Amino acid sequence: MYKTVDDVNWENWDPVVTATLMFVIRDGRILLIHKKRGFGKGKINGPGGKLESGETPLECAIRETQEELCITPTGVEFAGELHFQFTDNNSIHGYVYTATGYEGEPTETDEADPIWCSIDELPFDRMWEDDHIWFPHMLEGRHFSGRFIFDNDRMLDAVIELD
Ligand SMILES: COc1nc(N)nc2c1ncn2[C@H]1C[C@H](O)[C@@H](COP(=O)(O)OP(=O)(O)OP(=O)(O)O)O1
Repeated sequence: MYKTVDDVNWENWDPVVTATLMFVIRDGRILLIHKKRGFGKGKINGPGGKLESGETPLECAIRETQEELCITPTGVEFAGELHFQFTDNNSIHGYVYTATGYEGEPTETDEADPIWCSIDELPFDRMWEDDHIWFPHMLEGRHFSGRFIFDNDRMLDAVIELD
């Protein structure tokens, strides 16, 4: 049973899922989604999803943003990595990207509803619990690597490292 980050053998960690997140940040605002289906349904997050066969994390992050919001992010940069170990043995390796712009118009889809938020008033109470730990570093432009233990959607432990 995982309770703390130290309970995981990270050297041999073999995540079940590799996934991505993309955050467009411009003019003091960030483009988030209300997730309408799938893992984390009902929460506010960035667009993103699972890696498909043969795809790089960057390609996945761009594709998922196109699929979920009908926009193509521009000025994309790698922001950090997230390592989630769940008590039910699910595990997710997440790659996070930021973008400074986009082509197209953010549009509601079957998967997501776009929400622009001020970076000073983020809706952490409606987001995954880990987000309040690494969002400030992402917004400062610092590269981060986080390790987290979750029991369903309750965070049990977290460790964050910065470059
Ligand atoms: C546990 O904490 C998490 N925090 C944050 N911020 N984001 C998380 C967490 N756990 C998962 N995520 C993200 C990673 C992905 O972007 C999504 C999950 O992707 P999903 O399963 O919806 O992937 P799709 O390929 O879109 O799924 P479909 O099979 O429905 O197409 O959540």
